[in-house]
Amino acid sequence: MGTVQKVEVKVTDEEKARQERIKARPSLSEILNLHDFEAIARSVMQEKAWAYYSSAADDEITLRENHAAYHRIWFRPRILRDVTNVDFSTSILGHKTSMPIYITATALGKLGHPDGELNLTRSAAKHDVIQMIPTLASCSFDEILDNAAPGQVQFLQLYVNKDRAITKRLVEHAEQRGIKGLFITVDAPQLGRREKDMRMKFDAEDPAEVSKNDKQGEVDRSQGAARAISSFIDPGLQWSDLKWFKSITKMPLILKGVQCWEDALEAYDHGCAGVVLSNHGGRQLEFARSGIEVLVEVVEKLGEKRGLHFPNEKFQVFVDGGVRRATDVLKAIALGATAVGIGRPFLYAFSSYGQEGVDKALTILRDEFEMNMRLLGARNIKEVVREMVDSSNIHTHTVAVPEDSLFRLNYESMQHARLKDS
Ligand SMILES: Cc1cc2c(cc1C)[n+](S(=O)(=O)[O-])c1c(=O)[nH]c(=O)nc-1n2C[C@H](O)[C@H](O)[C@H](O)COP(=O)(O)O
Repeated sequence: MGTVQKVEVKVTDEEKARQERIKARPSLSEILNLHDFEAIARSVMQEKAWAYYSSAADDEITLRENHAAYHRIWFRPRILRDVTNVDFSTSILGHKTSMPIYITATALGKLGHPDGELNLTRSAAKHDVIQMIPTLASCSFDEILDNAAPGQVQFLQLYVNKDRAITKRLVEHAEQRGIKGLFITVDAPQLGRREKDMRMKFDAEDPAEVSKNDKQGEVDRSQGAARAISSFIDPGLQWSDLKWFKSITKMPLILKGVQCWEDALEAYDHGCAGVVLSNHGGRQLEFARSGIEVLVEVVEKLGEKRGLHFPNEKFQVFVDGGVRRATDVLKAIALGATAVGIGRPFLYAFSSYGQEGVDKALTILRDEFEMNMRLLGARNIKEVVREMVDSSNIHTHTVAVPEDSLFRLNYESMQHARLKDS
């Protein structure tokens, strides 16, 4: 039976040092937004864990553009609509969720906290949001499922293995265990060059333990975690493989990492249940556009070419990347997304405060949704519509906007090569 690759990350002495630093963190009541978690995580996390989570490809331009793109979209709020009660619950692939977000797949949860992805599983159940389980989880697939609440909705993110028999076993096992959606990652035929990560030597016990069944072959630990765990990914994946996927599973297929309207149209024509417009959090192709910018063109072009209206039940469009506020999510919803994936903020939340941190992050988002829906003049998600945003600037990548200091303060600028003893 295939399993999600389990990466044993040994609990090192550094972990004890981390516990020491954690004692100095502020109480959760002082954490007001998702940026705060990033600031605390940066000071308490082990260096290589921080490097892995925070890093992105090449000069990290796309990483920063993901967030900056939301600053080119402005609201057109409506007034006098009796917003005493607002309801921001919705559904994703037919499954109820308390907010139009999901916890997206991010690998190696145990780099940040000994309980790894279980922090996300438990908090997702408590707050009624959906968790997307990564192929490269530190916790094993069954351990994550065994810790889920009865009836908890979870998706699986899949890196397709060169050895299709391994992928088949994993997909069939996931379906048997009740996974409700298969998100096939299509933007990573090879993992990007994340130089902050590459500067670290990835010394997890044995990344070849990434899966009990997978033969990893040579594991190159000299270039950080990403290189060490990704040699199994098949760069040969192509559109014709979707037919094979449909022959081995009934789960809805969603392509994660679509970056232009042409491929979204292909995905629709190939009978996918949806796409995630994403550049992998800036960790893959540098200068790929943000998911939110691609969303604008996908909605326009699929409307033109196939008469589709968004949000669309039959072909759901998601975005992720750079989302740090409920207002970012509401902009995506107004522009036609069904929901938004959030990655790093939840990693930083549990790396700093364990599950309680994730609980707090979801509570902050819930409070932000409640306030911003009122101020927008929307009583429910259906009323968050296209006319409520001005995205006319989305494709102009050089606009002066008030500085986003919290994000900038958290951002750790790149270091280039240095002389040995300097
Ligand atoms: C931050 C992060 C993201 C990863 C991620 C690991 C980390 C630490 N990993 S990675 O090791 O291969 O790059 C995955 C992964 O396993 N599979 C995947 O589909 N996306 C992966 N992503 C991308 C993720 O699913 C979202 O696209 C991205 O995190 C969204 O951006 P924000 O972090 O800004 O929310």
